[in-house]
Amino acid sequence: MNTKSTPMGSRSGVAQLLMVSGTRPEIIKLAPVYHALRRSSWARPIWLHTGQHGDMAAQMLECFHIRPDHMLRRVGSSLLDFAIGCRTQLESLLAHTECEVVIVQGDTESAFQGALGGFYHQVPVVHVEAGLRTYNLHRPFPEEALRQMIGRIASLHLAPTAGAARALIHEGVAAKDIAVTGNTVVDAQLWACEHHGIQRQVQEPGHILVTMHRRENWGSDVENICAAIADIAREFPALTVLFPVHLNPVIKEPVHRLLGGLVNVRLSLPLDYLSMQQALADACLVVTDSGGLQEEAPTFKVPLLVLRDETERPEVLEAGCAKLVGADRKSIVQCVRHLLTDDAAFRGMQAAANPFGDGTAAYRIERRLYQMLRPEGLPD
Ligand SMILES: CC(=O)N[C@@H]1[C@@H](OP(=O)(O)OP(=O)(O)OC[C@H]2O[C@@H](n3ccc(=O)[nH]c3=O)[C@H](O)[C@@H]2O)O[C@H](CO)[C@@H](O)[C@@H]1O
Repeated sequence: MNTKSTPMGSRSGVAQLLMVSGTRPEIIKLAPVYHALRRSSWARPIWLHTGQHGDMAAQMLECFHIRPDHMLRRVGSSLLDFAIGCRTQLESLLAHTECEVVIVQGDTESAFQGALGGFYHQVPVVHVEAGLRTYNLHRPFPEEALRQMIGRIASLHLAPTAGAARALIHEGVAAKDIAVTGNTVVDAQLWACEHHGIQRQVQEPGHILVTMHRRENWGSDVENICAAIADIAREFPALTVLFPVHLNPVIKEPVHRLLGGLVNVRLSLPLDYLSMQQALADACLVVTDSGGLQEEAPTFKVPLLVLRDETERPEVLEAGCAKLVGADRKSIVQCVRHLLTDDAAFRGMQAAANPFGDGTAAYRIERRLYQMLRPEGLPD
């Protein structure tokens, strides 16, 4: 236990919780937890942004009304330089910051560095979205390894689904250190729907929404996927393909080269969060390698084709609202054609309910943290 942060006598007062974010999805998924903690009387969340993502992160912080207490400076452009710079800056910050836990989310380098920092300072690590697994260390790379390593050093594992909790139990994590909370991504969506009026605004059929950024698809797979999207755009000229393109040049260059000239393909910059939710609500189909979009599409009952060979989110497959199509040009085209021309198949893939949560995950997390940090309750 961190003695500088938890002096005897202060444990019944307001708890300081350090929340570490670095990328777009981490901000989206931690924002509901941050606000739930801020609303509580017992906790003070301290938000630290590692700088892993720049502009895309700034957009999300603004959207969710988060002003970071600490902003680290991103060093270098490689993951290695970033990791070293992040760890070094975290080290001095943790030496001077009082906190009772370090909260990290998911499977990014930022989450791993935050967890390591907490671990070395003997501050308990809380892992949000714990227990997602493919058990293939190379897919997704490096995220599968990062989340498994975070899982080894975390003290509290907040699993989004019962399946994720089972994976943790199977790995030897004690049941008392796991809570099934649902995924906070659904909380964020419901907030967007309620406070920003996100709902379907177009008549049938809507556009095909495409995103792609995962490292496993870099190289020839990106080219194959683009070729498939081009085939689909030519075969269905009345349909629009909306493709917000990731800023990484490894993606941006081939996407613009292979799809830039097609009239019914709209290539855009990454969308801000609310525009992305609107784009999801208005879609007829989502084709993506994103983890977050697999969790979000079912909220709007939009069928999903996953550009991966495996998913750490088997719940979308079990619920019948997604299919794995990998990066093979032919099978992507065949699957899209099937869904666009067979009404029964399309309707069969519209989710009955989102298998990842009901919008109460952040509340459950706040309650579980209270139980962990203030087991005797607060003084009257
Ligand atoms: C291996 C893996 O699956 N890892 C995941 C990974 O993230 P990801 O694959 O989900 O990453 P992205 O696709 O970048 O983000 C998605 C979010 O961004 C929104 N979005 C997207 C495009 C855009 O133009 N505008 C937007 O607003 C979108 O609606 C959604 O909410 O890291 C997370 C953090 O640790 C993990 O939780 C998660 O397991």
